[in-house]
Amino acid sequence: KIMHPTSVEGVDDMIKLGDMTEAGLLRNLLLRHRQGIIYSFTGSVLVAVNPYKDFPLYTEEQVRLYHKRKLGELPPHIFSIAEACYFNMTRHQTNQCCIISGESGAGKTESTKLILQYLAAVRNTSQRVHSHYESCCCTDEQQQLFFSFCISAFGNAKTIRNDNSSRFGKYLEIFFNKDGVIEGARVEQYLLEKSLMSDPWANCNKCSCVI
Ligand SMILES: Nc1ncnc2c1ncn2[C@@H]1O[C@H](COP(=O)(O)OP(=O)(O)OP(=O)(O)O)[C@@H](O)[C@H]1O
Repeated sequence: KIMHPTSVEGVDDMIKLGDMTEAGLLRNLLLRHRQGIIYSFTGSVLVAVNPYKDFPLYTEEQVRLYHKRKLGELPPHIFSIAEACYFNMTRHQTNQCCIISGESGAGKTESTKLILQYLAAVRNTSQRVHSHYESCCCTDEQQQLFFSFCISAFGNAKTIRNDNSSRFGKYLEIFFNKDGVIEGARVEQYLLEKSLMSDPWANCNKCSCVI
């Protein structure tokens, strides 16, 4: 069968693929990954391929670029998802939910941090966190980073698949004030299952003990 032209060149939104099969989707992701493009859309769903190396994709300039731009207006990016959530929340004054899923090592924790980075940076980053944090001199972004470190320190461990693997799922709530500035956060753990703790992938590298 002759390959559909969209599968030869690759598309940024996989809804446009003429060959909408698993092989077609994987080929598209592979083509883009080879070009150093790690993000693709499937409609309003963002597919991220872990590059396992740093790309200069998450600068302040990128934050400014994606701010106030509709989903699909610019190339696929984790910031476009964060912007869509932020825009819908401020515009409609309703809670937004973002689900990040994937196998161990896929990049869920990193993606969560990038969304938090965007949400903190999209407002004036030099703005100090107010109310009960008034005595703190950290910016939203610094507090968010510190928060990520604390969570990792308690809930992560090295596994064969991922040096910094989360040992439980997290339901993270970010609270904003009426001006769209982050006021606080709450994290709830879930999926603290036996299967996660006794997963053979979770055996430590040096001996066979279960982490
Ligand atoms: N966007 C990215 N750019 C560069 N490297 C990345 C990116 N996303 C993930 N990585 C790399 O992949 C590693 C694993 O990612 P991460 O810890 O986010 O996976 P995870 O899906 O949360 O895994 P687990 O389910 O085991 O906790 C990171 O430590 C980082 O080195």
